Amino acid sequence: MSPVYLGLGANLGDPIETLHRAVAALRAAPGLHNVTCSALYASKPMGPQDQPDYVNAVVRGYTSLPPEALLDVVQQIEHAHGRVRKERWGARTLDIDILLYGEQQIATERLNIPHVGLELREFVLIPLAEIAPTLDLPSGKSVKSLAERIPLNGLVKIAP
Ligand SMILES: CC1(C)Nc2nc(N)[nH]c(=O)c2N=C1O
Repeated sequence: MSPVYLGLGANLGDPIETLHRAVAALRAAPGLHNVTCSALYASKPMGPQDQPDYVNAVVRGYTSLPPEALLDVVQQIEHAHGRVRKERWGARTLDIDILLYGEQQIATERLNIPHVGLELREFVLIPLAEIAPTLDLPSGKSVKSLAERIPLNGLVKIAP
């Protein structure tokens, strides 16, 4: 079983309810075990500012699914929550990104793991450090040190 970390984000509809339902769906997903979720965080949009603030969280699970099969599970959950990706960096009902898959470094048509934005996004690093404070990234950097240095940009914890 590999530990996998997923980044959840939503800023349309009822983002808090959406994230709760997405975590419940991940917990029920075949092939994903011992799912743990960070607190929920409110964050300012990265990218175009003419969109609502986001609600973000990070989930850890354990899986024997190959990365592409895990992606299929994640994309099914996104679509079940009306995942409509209009413009590239626009508002969305639900985004689930695979941030980490064990120590693996994967670059295919469908998958880039570790997620490219991982080390630059407070709305990923802070919830990730909350649930995995001793984790080192495949790059060798420690999540804790990255989280201590990243500007918070107004990020606030909104729910345990
Ligand atoms: C549009 C872009 C880059 N901005 C975001 N900004 C925030 N704060 N949270 C996100 O989850 C998020 N997701 C995105 O995809």
